[in-house]
Amino acid sequence: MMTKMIHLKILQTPIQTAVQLPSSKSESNRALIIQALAKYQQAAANIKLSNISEARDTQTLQRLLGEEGKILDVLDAGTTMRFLTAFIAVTQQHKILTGTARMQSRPIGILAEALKSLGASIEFLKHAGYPPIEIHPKHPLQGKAIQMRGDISSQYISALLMIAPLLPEGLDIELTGKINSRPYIEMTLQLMMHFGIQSSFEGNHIKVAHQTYQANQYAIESDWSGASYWYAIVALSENTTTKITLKGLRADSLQGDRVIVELMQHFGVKSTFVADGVVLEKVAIAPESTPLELNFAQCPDLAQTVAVVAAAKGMPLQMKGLESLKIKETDRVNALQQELKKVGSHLEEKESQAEWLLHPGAELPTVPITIQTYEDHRMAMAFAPLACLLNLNIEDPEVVAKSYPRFWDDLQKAGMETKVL
Ligand SMILES: O=C(O)C1=C[C@@H](OP(=O)(O)O)[C@@H](O)[C@H](O)C1
Ligand SMILES: C=C(OP(=O)(O)O)C(=O)O
Repeated sequence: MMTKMIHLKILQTPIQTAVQLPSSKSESNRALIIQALAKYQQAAANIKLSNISEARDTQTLQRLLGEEGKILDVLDAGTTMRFLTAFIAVTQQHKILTGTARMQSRPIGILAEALKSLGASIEFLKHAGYPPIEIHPKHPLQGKAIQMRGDISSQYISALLMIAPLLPEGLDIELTGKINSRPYIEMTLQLMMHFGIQSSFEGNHIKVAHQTYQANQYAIESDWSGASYWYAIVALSENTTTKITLKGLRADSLQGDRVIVELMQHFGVKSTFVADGVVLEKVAIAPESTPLELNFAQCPDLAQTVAVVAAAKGMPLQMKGLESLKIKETDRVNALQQELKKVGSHLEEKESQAEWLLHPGAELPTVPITIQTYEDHRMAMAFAPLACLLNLNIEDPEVVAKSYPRFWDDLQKAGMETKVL
């Protein structure tokens, strides 16, 4: 049964705790696909992975990679849907890929068309360009050069890159338009390199020749996107002796969301890397003389965290690069607009639809507020740190399972009361 609501209240200040973060679902899902592709190329290929994420998106992918039935239900997992589509096409299986109602309105046409241009047979079962899709094993994939938009979702590009070494002539992708979420493409290429695959990414061209994945081991790093909520707690805590150690994070991370280190300096969070992670401390900051300008095109999953922190600290923000938020677990721009109103802030979309201005309210509400989460884990986790300043309820708290199932337990261990209502 779904829990309807959780009440959050800080019990203990200053917060001084160490958190074992979940491991990255982005790294895990790439590593699992690469492991399965390596096995397909040579049955004896031995890729050893450790610290695979407990995120539902990763658990779902792991389960579906071993699924013998024809219907693969990815639930609400974007990477799982996109990576499996390319995997099923290249390994010549006959499968139907489907997902939640929201997944059925998240576009996949660009990836499907690219795969079709390589010879795949993919049918849209309900609406053109959207899941559910049926993949038929008609011909082995062929072909070499494709063009693809780089500004809708990098997941299409990562999906194709991982199967590229299996194509008889490899793959040249020319990305058109802006390249968003580029660090995720780089993460894909770096992980492929870890398993022996050479590639080049120059300008808007990515080239991968026909090659064979090589055996190696890989320990998945902790999740930097999940780390962002702890940064927000430090930013919003009123006590300067707040100190949180986040375990399992590396300074030389493959994850682009490590930029939270720099972003949160604006909000008074100092990061110090130690042997097994990073220590966050609260520091005094001088007020900004002009509104901060931040672009989230390369780190879209951090936008909600930062918007909530800026709203709560009364810091106006000029936000760019939010376009892709509209096609994620929910329309995150709309969800933010609705929920930020409850703390007196207004998120204004400029007419260009390419810039958003966050106007914080004069003061935070003194009455309890209840945040809706729109079936989006990041809505729940981005608003939770407000409990440092407000009397707060979060609806449908189970949403966090998508990427960070132990989020509420970790908050409780850190000294936050988490009462299920
Ligand atoms: O490749 C990945 O692991 C991801 C890429 C990003 O999506 P887009 O490329 O669609 O922005 C990000 O938002 C998502 O959470 C994970
Ligand atoms: C957008 C996300 O995931 P996905 O696109 O893989 O569903 C996310 O985790 O914020």
